[in-house]
Amino acid sequence: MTAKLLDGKATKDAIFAELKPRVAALKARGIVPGLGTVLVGDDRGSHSYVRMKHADSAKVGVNSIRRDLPADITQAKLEAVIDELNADPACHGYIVQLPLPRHLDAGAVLERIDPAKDADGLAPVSLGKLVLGEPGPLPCTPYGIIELLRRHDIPIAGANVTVVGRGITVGRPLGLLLTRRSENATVTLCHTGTRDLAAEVRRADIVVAAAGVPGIITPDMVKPGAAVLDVGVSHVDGKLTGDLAPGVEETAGWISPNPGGVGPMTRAMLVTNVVEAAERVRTPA
Ligand SMILES: Nc1nc(=O)c2c([nH]1)NC[C@@H]1CN(c3ccc(C(=O)N[C@@H](CCC(=O)O)C(=O)O)cc3)C=[N+]21
Repeated sequence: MTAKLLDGKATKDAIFAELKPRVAALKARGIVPGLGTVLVGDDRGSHSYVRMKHADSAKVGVNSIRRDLPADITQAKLEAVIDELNADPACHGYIVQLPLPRHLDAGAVLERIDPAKDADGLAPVSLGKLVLGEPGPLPCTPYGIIELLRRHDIPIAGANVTVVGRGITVGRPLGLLLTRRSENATVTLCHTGTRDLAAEVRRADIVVAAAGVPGIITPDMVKPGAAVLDVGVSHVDGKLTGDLAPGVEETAGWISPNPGGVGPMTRAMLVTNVVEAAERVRTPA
């Protein structure tokens, strides 16, 4: 078997095409959705991600608000920028690009984001709403994974899903999303303490590999026909490397490649969160 492609790039383009008329409708009401980014320091990867996010915004007609800050900025000055974006009516949602330099308290920064403007869905209030099942912005990568499956008609309800990795941006919130009544998956969340990873992966109809360990998912672990999504990001000899070992595409029924899979979907859901935040703005009748 050769796996069919879960094409994140094409799916992102489809989502953008759906967002465009919604942005136009907002503009007719005098609202231009604005996406803010806060970037600290000069990490090359972070710069490139932020650049892609602003290019996406431009494509959909969303305004960009960009705050690039020096690597040695103080916590107080960074928090002043957060307060400024919280107060700026042109900014409907924003993200603080992670990771932050080590001298900064990322937790305190995330807690300071106005929950109504949390485009990442990673602030404590948003994660709390996810646990409670209350409406709120959804974490972009897990949200993107679900949209990617849904738009390829891969059944989620009743499926056995094995998630490898319990990180705050992917594994942990993905487990919460998939076990909502609206998704109804049975989730196994694996991590470094998992005794028999191969056995857990082998039972899965859907495997989400988000460990950040190159090649951790090998072909023998995958149930024939399963959907396997590669979310791992590692750099081996300067090259972006995912969590799938070569050959998985021979066993799997569906593969989301990396790059070209969940990465573009993460960006599509970020813009979606901002458009949705702008749609919640009340205008006088
Ligand atoms: N507050 C915050 N929110 C984030 O969402 C966030 C973050 N911090 N820090 C870093 C990670 C990483 N991340 C990616 C998003 C898109 C691609 C993406 O679109 N990649 C393309 C191109 C990859 C390439 O060629 O470099 C692809 O997969 O095809 C990758 C990585 C968001 N992150």
